Amino acid sequence: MAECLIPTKQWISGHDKDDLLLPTWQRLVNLMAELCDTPAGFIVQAGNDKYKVIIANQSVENPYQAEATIDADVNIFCKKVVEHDCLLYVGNATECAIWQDNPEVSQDGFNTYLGYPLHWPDGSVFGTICVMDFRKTQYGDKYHTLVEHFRDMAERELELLNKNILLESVAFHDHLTTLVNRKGFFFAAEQLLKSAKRTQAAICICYFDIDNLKPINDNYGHQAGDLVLKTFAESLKHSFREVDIVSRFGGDEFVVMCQESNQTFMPNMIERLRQRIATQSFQPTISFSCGYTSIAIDDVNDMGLDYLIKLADDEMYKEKGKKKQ
Ligand SMILES: Nc1nc2c(ncn2[C@@H]2O[C@H](COP(=O)(O)OP(=O)(O)OP(=O)(O)O)[C@@H](O)[C@H]2O)c(=O)[nH]1
Repeated sequence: MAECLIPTKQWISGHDKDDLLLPTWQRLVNLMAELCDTPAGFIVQAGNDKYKVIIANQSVENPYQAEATIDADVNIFCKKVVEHDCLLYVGNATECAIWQDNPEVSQDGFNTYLGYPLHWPDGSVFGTICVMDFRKTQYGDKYHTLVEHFRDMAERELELLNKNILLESVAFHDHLTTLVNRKGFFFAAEQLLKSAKRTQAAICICYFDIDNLKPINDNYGHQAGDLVLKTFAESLKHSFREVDIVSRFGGDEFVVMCQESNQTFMPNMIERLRQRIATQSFQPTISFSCGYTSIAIDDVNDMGLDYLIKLADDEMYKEKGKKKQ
């Protein structure tokens, strides 16, 4: 079983990548209902205290639409499937005593239910995929196999989404420090610029370069150099806010981008970082050079992100140059 990178405690509709999944699921459910000749077909997600229709086939006869929810303590068919993690077929619900308090039967008039459990990539139960009919039925193997195949296809789509998230995470992150890498920085920067545009906040970019990493590697070994990089990355992450973009740009260079709340914001942050690093009893001692540039959000597009990073890099080199004099 694969590790599930999709948050399983949240509704899948509303995930920022749900557009990679829901349109395909919609086509699957439409086709499943059509092939089974039923007025209603669904993918339902089980939440902590509610069940939610994620996909409903597009038919005028179907009383439920996507996003409809029902409390988890109501005796609906899907609840049984989820609780037992096993298929359920009911061909004549009105004549079964256990379904008399099921509103799908007593209020909506459904008589038939065929549902299979649908699983997250880690094997835990996501919810169900099912068809429902107002008629009494006697489904044979053909119907069971059909819905089971659609379940397998729906699960494969979830696995694909999971792999997509994994690949993106690998492509956008630096393995050693777990910070976003250069690619991840530019991806996240786009989002940050959008939110800064709304608030009209100024943007600040700060370029950091660790001093003397080469002699540290040469004298203490590459592992010590790695530890310096990891320790610096941790300190950097903890000095800035969660919403700021803290990236390892490459080698011993790090770039931070944030919305600046006031003129003293960045000098204060850098000072805080220096203090944090100074208090660490770490050998070899870590020191760094840095430079930053601040700019009004409306000027960012004119100047371009690359140019702003270069300005911050130039400032960093000035500081490094002074240390070497
Ligand atoms: N241990 C370790 N070293 C790395 C890594 N990435 C880059 N380096 C080393 O970092 C060093 C960077 O060298 P320079 O850019 O010359 O910088 P420096 O020695 O820090 O010197 P100044 O920047 O001038 O202070 C090189 O020796 C790289 O091999 C890494 O992932 N781990």
